[in-house]
Amino acid sequence: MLHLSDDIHNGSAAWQKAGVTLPTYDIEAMRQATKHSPTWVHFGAGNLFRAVHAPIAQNLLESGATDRGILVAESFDPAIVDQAYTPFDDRYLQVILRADGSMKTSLAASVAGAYPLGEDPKPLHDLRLVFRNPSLQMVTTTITEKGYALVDSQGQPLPWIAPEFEGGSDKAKSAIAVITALLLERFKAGALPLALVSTDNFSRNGERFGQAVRQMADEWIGRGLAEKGFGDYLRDKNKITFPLTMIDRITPNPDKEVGRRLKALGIADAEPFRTRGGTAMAPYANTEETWYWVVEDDFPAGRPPLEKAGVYMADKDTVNAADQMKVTTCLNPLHTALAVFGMLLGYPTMSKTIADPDLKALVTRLGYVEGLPVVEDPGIFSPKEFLRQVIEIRVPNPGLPDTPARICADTSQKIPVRYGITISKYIRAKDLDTADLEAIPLIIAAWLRLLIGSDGNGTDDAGRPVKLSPDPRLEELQRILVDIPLNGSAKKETLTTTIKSILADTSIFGTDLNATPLADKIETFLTAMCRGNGAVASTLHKAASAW
Ligand SMILES: NC(=O)c1ccc[n+]([C@@H]2O[C@H](COP(=O)([O-])OP(=O)(O)OC[C@H]3O[C@@H](n4cnc5c(N)ncnc54)[C@H](O)[C@@H]3O)[C@@H](O)[C@H]2O)c1
Ligand SMILES: O=P(O)(O)OC[C@@H](O)[C@@H](O)[C@H](O)[C@H](O)CO
Repeated sequence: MLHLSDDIHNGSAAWQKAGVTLPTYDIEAMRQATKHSPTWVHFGAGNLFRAVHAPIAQNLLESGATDRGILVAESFDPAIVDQAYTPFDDRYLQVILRADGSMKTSLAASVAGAYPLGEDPKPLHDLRLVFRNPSLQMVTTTITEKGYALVDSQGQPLPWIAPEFEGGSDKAKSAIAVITALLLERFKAGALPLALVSTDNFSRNGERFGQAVRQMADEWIGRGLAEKGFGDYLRDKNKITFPLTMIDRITPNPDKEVGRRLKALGIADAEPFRTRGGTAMAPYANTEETWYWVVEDDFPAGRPPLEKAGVYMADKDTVNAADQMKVTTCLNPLHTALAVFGMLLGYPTMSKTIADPDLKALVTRLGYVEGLPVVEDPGIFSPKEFLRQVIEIRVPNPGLPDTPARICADTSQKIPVRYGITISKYIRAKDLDTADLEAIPLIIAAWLRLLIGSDGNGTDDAGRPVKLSPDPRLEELQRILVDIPLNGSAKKETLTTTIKSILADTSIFGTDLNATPLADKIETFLTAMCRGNGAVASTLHKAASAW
């Protein structure tokens, strides 16, 4: 059986027989060069990093455009490194799943070192030295939307952030605090330049990343735990930048069936698992063929030649338009709509959700009718064609084992971006009427309907408990919704009072929906969806038939 830590330079025949493309660059030389003069550090060692960032570095190494790999750090779940990197010599298999059911598999070795930032202080110590090195050019992140939050909706520090505000860099544990502590190290090493590049899924991600880092630093400066010059350094655009980005590649959690197919090819390292910290990992990462990464070209310390690997380097406005197109109208809102209904209607995969004609009609309306009018054309690709590919090719890909449950994680955090921005654009636009929105209120009603239940279980359309994906607002929302009856006895007037506080929550919707025509529509749809088993499907069908 083949192992990822095999000597692949001298034993390639068996790998080739298994259909796995191997790196041809000298892995040891790459590691030495990266150790001596690192250019790229990534935070968040999860699956998207393995689907996009590490393959880009591998591509640049293969073409000779660089001789350096990536150093990857993990602060939230250091067990990812212990369980999914170290045992496999930091290598993994990148598996592209095509619609015809075939797989394209390559062994990726572009990770030059992995840093689990947990109890053991050594990895952080080593990373400090990396940040003191003038060669470092950029830090990328995939730490989820939640990873950037420092305060709650009242402006109070989150419980795990408060000790970091109080204690300064010595107490840094969260990704933002660790990155700020490492920037402090870089400041002390001569105020060296660096680009910090968020590649998480939300609009103006770089701006939010910058705000979070500066807020952390200001807390330290205010308490005398860092000098004032550090704050100036973080605000000096010749030194530190936070470019905007759009990143796109549908990357499901590692799938068991993919592991089984790899094993059948003779590959021993092919078992998916949950890490001790709960992340779904495997010695492989499965993803789709299509990918986009659009990056604002603002790198004060220089950068790897990313464009040579297919990355779009662009100005701020272009990136912002591309990102708004993807995350607020043409992909992620469709994903959430299908995933929420998928949970309610019992569809096991995303490709099965969009095979339902009513759900396809829902996302067609959501994308073309409600989304496209507020989209600004980024110029580098057509929003209409992007949308067509999402609806006709990418989500329906039967080879891609993506699940509604993955996409439903943290829905409360995603709604402001996925629907809130479109709602606010309708409210502001003179030539658009919020009252014309139909798909968005239907989806919000479906989300509330799904949450009715208790203890982390919602209720599906057959009246069965369904395990809900993790969400920081889940407990609080379920407490409000728990008494809504699902047997048809719910009265719209009572329900209106029950959900008023949720619809008023601007941290979820970006707007007080009670002040818009959407509240009445959400209440009407939700009342209809509570009329017994099958009421979700019939409400959806009735709406879809009218479009
Ligand atoms: N998977 C995709 O299809 C996809 C595509 C585009 C963008 N993204 C973005 O990438 C992010 C990660 O996706 P993934 O597929 O790697 O997920 P994953 O579950 O494989 O990994 C999640 C990563 O985020 C880290 N993380 C989770 N919560 C955190 C927190 N509170 N603070 C700091 N780090 C935290 C984890 O430790 C892990 O490194 C998504 O949230 C999204 O913003 C994902
Ligand atoms: O990654 P999240 O949790 O922000 O969102 C779930 C999916 O919608 C998302 O991962 C998409 O697959 C991705 O945005 C496609 O590029």
